Amino acid sequence: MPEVFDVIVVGAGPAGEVVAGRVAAAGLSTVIVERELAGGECSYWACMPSKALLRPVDLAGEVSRVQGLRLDGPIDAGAVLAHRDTVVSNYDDSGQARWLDSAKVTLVRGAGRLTGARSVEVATADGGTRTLTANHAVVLATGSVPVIPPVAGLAAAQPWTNREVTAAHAVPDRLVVIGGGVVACEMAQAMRGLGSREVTMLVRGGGLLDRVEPFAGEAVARSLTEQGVDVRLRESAEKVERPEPGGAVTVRLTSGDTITADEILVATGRRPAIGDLGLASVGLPESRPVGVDDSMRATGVADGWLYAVGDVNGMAPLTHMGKYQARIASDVIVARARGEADDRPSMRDRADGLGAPQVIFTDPQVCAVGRTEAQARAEGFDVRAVEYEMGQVAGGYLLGDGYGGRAKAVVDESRRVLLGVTFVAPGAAELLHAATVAVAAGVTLDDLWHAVPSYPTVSEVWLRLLEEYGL
Ligand SMILES: Cc1cc2nc3c(=O)[nH]c(=O)nc-3n(C[C@H](O)[C@H](O)[C@H](O)COP(=O)(O)OP(=O)(O)OC[C@H]3O[C@@H](n4cnc5c(N)ncnc54)[C@H](O)[C@@H]3O)c2cc1C
Ligand SMILES: NC(=O)c1ccc[n+]([C@@H]2O[C@H](COP(=O)([O-])OP(=O)(O)OC[C@H]3O[C@@H](n4cnc5c(N)ncnc54)[C@H](O)[C@@H]3O)[C@@H](O)[C@H]2O)c1
Repeated sequence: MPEVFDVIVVGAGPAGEVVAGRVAAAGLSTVIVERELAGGECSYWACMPSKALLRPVDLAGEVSRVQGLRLDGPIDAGAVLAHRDTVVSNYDDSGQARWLDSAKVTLVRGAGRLTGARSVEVATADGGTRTLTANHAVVLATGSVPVIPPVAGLAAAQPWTNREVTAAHAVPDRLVVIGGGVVACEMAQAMRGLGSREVTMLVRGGGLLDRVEPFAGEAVARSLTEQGVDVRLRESAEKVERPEPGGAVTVRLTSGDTITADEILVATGRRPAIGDLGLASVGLPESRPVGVDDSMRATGVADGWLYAVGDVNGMAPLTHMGKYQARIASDVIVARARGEADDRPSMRDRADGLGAPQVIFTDPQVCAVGRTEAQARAEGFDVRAVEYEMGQVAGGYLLGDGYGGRAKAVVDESRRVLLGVTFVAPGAAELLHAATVAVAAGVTLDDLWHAVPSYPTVSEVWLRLLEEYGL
C-alpha cells in the first residue's frame, strides 16, 4: 500500500531540509528521503569541513601581517582535523534526524526514485521497498556529484574528490590537484597551510577561478605561489598510474613532465545528481539538470506537481542559493495547496538572475555578487567599471603590514545602479552582503552616496569606489 503525504522531498541536504521544515511548519504532512546522511554534502563533505580546515590557515595569514604577533610554530594539523570531526558531528546525523522529527518531518532512509506522477519508490537500506505518494508536490533536492575527467588511469587510481580531501585523516606530504576552480584553490591552500610539503595544481586554462573577475584569480594564484603551491597553468594530466592501492601516484603531464605524489585530488566541477532518479518516468530527459521556472516548478511536467531546488537544478551550486530556492518552492507549494495567491514578490526567484553572491575562502578571500564586467558587457548593458586598491583605505592599513586587495564595481550607466561588485582581500567575506543588498535592491549610486561608512573600517572602500566613479 502506498504511504500518502502532502509533500515528498527527495534528498536531505540543506535545500531539501529547508523545504521539508517550511512546508511541515505550514501544516502539510511531509516526508524526506535520504540515502546517506541527513544534512547532505554541505554539512559533511563540502562547506562545513572545508571551512573548518581553512579557518586556521586564514588566521595564520592574518597573524603574520600584524606587528608584535607571531605564530608559535606550525599549525597543529592533528588538532585541526580533530576539530573538523567535531564540525561534521563525527559523520553522525542523529542531530539532524532529531531536528527533522521535532519539525514533524518523517525521515525515510533509502534511495528515492520517481516512478510516475506524484509517486516515489524508496529502496531502503534493509533491501526493502516503500512506495510514497504525494497529494500536492514532490521536490527533488538530490544535490550534485563530482565529475571525474576521462584521463587514462585516473579513475583506477582512486583519486580524492571533495569527500576524501575534506575528510582526510592526515595531511598528504605531496598532493597533486587537477583543476583551477573553487574546490581546487580552497583545498590546495588548506593542505599546504596544514603542512603538505608539495602541492601542485594542474590548471588547463590560463588562470584560476574563471567565473569571477580576472584580477581575483590572479591574486589567488600569486598568494598560492607565495605560500609554496606550484600553480601550473595550461597544464593537464595525460596519464595517471598508481600500481599499489594507497601507494604513490605518478602523473604524466601534457608538457612531458612527470609528478609523483601521495594523493591526487580531482576538483573539476560537479554535475546534478540525477542518475537513477527515474526522470524518464515523468517525461524528463536524464542527461541534464532538472529545469525549473521562477517558482522552482520543473518545466515540462504536466499538472505542475514536481519541483527541483539546489544543485540538482543546475542554476547556482551554492548552499545559500539552494536554501533561497527552497524557501520559494515551499511557500508556493503551501499557497497552491491552500488555494491562495502564489505570486507574492517573495515567491519568485529574482536572485539567480542577478548573479549569485559567493565567497571563496582563500587568502585573499574572493567575494563577488552580480555580474562581472565581461558578463555585463556581453549582455549588452551600458557598462562603466571602477576599481580601488583596498590597502589604501585607512581601515585596511590598520589590519596589518602588507594588507592589500582590490575592489571593483560594475555600474549600469543607464540607471546608475550596481550590476556587480567584487572584493578581493583578506577577511573581506563580511563586506559582501552590503554589496548584495545594493545589487538586489537596485540602490542608485546617488542613494549609496548617503550610506556613510564608518572610519576607520575597510567599508570605506565603498566611498572610494563612488569617488572613483565621480561623485
Ligand atoms: C568542497 C566543497 C566546498 C563547498 N563550499 C561551499 C561554501 O563554502 N559555500 C556554499 O554556499 N557552497 C559550498 N559548496 C557547494 C555546496 O556544498 C552545495 O551547493 C550544496 O551542498 C547543495 O545543497 P543541496 O541540498 O542541493 O545538495 P546536497 O548538499 O548535495 O544534498 C543532497 C542530498 O541528497 C541525497 N540524495 C541524492 N540522491 C538521492 C536519492 N536518489 N534518494 C535519496 N537521497 C538522495 C544525498 O545523499 C545528499 O544528502 C561547496 C561544495 C564543495 C564540493
Ligand atoms: N566557497 C564556496 O562557495 C565554494 C567552495 C567550493 C565549492 N563550491 C561550489 O562547488 C562547485 C564545484 O566546485 P569545483 O571547484 O569542483 O568546480 P568549478 O567549476 O569551480 O571548477 C572546475 C575547474 O576544473 C577545471 N576543469 C573542468 N574540467 C576539466 C578537465 N577535464 N580537466 C582539467 N580541468 C578541468 C575547470 O577549468 C575549472 O578550473 C562550484 O561551482 C562552487 O559553486 C563553492
